[in-house]
Amino acid sequence: MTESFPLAVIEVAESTVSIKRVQAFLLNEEVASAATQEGSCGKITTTLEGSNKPCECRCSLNDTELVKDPVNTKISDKITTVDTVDRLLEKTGGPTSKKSIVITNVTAKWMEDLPKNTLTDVSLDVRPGELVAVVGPVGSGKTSLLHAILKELPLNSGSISVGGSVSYASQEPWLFTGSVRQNILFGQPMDRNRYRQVVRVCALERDFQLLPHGDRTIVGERGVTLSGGQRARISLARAIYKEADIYLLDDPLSAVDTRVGRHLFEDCICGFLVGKTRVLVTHQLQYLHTADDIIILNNGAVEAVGTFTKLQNSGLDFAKQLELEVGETMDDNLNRMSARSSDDCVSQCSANRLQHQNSGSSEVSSVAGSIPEMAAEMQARGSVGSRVYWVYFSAGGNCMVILLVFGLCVLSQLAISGGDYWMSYWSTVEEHRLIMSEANSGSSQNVTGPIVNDTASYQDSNSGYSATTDVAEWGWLPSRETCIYVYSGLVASVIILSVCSVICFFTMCMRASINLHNAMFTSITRATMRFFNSNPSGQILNRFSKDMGTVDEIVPLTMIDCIQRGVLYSLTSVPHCKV
Ligand SMILES: Nc1ncnc2c1ncn2[C@@H]1O[C@H](COP(=O)(O)OP(=O)(O)OP(=O)(O)O)[C@@H](O)[C@H]1O
Repeated sequence: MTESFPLAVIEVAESTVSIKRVQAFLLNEEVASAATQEGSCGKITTTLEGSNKPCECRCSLNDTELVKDPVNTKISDKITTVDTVDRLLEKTGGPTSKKSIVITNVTAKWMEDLPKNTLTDVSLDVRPGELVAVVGPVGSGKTSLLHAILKELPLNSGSISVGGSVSYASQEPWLFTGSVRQNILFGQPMDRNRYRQVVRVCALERDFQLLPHGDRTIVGERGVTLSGGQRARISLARAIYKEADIYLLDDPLSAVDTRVGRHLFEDCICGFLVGKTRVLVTHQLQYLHTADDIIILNNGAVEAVGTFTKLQNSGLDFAKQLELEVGETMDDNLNRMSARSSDDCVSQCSANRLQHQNSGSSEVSSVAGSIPEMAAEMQARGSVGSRVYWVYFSAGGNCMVILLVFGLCVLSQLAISGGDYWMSYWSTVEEHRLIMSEANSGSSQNVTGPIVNDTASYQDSNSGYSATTDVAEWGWLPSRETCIYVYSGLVASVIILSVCSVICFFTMCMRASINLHNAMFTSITRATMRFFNSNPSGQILNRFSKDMGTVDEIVPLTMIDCIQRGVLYSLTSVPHCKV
């Protein structure tokens, strides 16, 4: 009870906290659900890139009713402002299945308390197989529009229906720790033919030759070992490797130079993905003339929709803005190209260096010996070395402190064992005292006879208990008061020594934990970037959370238990040794 009850209280408290956390997590707002609808719309499913799990996407009946004549009218046939509901109504007719994406009067913002909407009354439709370019100034809501299509951005009003599975390449390339190949496949089965095509259209062949282990090269956490352009192209390759009906590409051309950008646009977006619905957010306005439709966003609203020629000929201000932006983008590209070329040069130099060290690697590394492995977390097994103990205790204090703490621990255990020993001695003394007093008086019927050969015998007729005592040996017995005083003294010393030893011991352990943590933290803050490149942050966090938790909580308790039991067993084994 005394041992388990406090533990039970701790467990209950911790469980309550955990349950509350899980409850808070489960009560979080759900991502707006889309659905699967069968029927005239066909099967409508949205699948995010990299996820085999379809998230549901429902095309509302209203949307279906809105679209009445999908075949004869194209968005590009006229420049449209934001009254797209009317436009949709004008053009309506066909089933939603004819449209890949239908956005109707969408107003949305990232946070409820924001004064301005991120998207305001946006209405669009994208037909299957179209290449739609989304352009606009920085912060105009292009990425947010894609997030709204992905159901990541909650809608305040309006609806979005998506006809088909979706693959998404984000603006910020995202890579996980693993090989380049794993990053591209992202858990999907290897289709060598498709994989080769993807590698080619994403201009990764040359990179695979430069990388030390080709596509088996470990990219490090978030792709730290790769250049920005390589990260962007691998991210794009992952998005297009996935078979999908709709590809949402968020500015994939911005991180590459003009030559590679043109290759990606022509071979990948217009070549490999031809026939698929593509929504391309871009600042590279030189490619706009190829797009079937251009959507100009400004301040979260659709400013114009149309083909490049229509927009240019419209005579509206935005067309001038478009021309201006094209000019600016060209200049930007030139600047970026020079920056990129130095970046790629650095990356190429380091790759070349690595290649020299690992000559023989190829595009698709098939040589088993050259396949790199992810550095696994190391864990020592077997007995703990004396150096570990020394490092731990020396982190808690100097030799004097350690000796003092251990001395107090031993003394407190000695006092505990002494109390037990004295109690047993005292009960024996009381027994002999009884026999002696009865034998000396000779009045008791329990005394079997007089003292013979210095031996007094005693037998209780009721219980059958019998005992003899050596009068010579037990001639002197400590008085009862003495026994009480000695026992009280031992109990007091047990209390004082136990409290002191526990306080000193846990203070020492706490100082050891703090000093070890600080030493680790100092080392981390002074580590080179190479350390962070080769050690995933998860592993580093593990050292600070789980391992430090063990040092804080489990090591001191286990150690004090070990010391107390060790001293106890040593003391109990001493009499046996003497025998
Ligand atoms: N995840 C988010 N959470 C909160 N606000 C966001 C989030 N993403 C974007 N925003 C806000 O939404 C607005 C539109 O941003 P968005 O990224 O959509 O613009 P953009 O047109 O894609 O810009 P860029 O051309 O720089 O990529 C910005 O004011 C931005 O601060």
